[in-house]
Amino acid sequence: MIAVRDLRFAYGQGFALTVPWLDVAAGERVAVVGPSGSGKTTLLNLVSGISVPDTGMVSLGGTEIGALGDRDRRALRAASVGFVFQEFALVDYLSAEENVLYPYRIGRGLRLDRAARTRARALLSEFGLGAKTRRRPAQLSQGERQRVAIARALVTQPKVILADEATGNLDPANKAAALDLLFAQGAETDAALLCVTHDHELLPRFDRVIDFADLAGVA
Ligand SMILES: Nc1ncnc2c1ncn2[C@@H]1O[C@H](COP(=O)(O)OP(=O)(O)OP(=O)(O)O)[C@@H](O)[C@H]1O
Repeated sequence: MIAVRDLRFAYGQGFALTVPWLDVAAGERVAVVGPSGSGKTTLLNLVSGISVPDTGMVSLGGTEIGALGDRDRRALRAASVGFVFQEFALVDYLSAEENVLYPYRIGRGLRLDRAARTRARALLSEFGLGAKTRRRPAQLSQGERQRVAIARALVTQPKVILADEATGNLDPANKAAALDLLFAQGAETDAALLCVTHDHELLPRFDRVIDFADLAGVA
């Protein structure tokens, strides 16, 4: 589902990431670990098409995202990728439910229909937020905001789920529960799951662990 080949990406004259090879199959659950600043978030941005490689290739389901124009890349991302951002990136003035449905506001080709609304509410309920769907992010705890961000990444039933420290702000029970939900939703849609984490106790639950120190090099 995810294929990366001979990727190189640099922030101007600054940090440069190289990834010779990375594959994540449909249904596979892969953890990414590595030191702070080693480029894990940069990799997720490249896999999602938020950034485009300087050289090399990233493809999702056989579509090379670097070959697409901005509009098509955004459309592919909206349709195929669920992204749990490290800082959540929730919209302050929208309720929890409206935040979960946000991909439908911006995703060309995604239809905000009754099924999507039902899915959003079901996800929030499963996350223990059924009574807080109308609250704004500022009226939620850090852990609750994180669960809204996870629900938003899952609502479109994406084929690729990228999570940047999705369990970072949760207590141990909620960490396990959040991962259960990510895994359950991923299994339902046979999604490829790439999860950056510093929670080493969660690693045995993944099919595979990529240590960023082995995967990438600083050019
Ligand atoms: N927009 C940017 N412009 C310039 N440099 C950047 C930018 N974003 C990140 N960097 C640099 O790129 C490097 C990799 O950052 P990245 O966020 O990918 O690391 P990370 O492994 O995800 O770190 P952490 O575990 O702390 O989240 C860092 O040295 C960072 O300072």
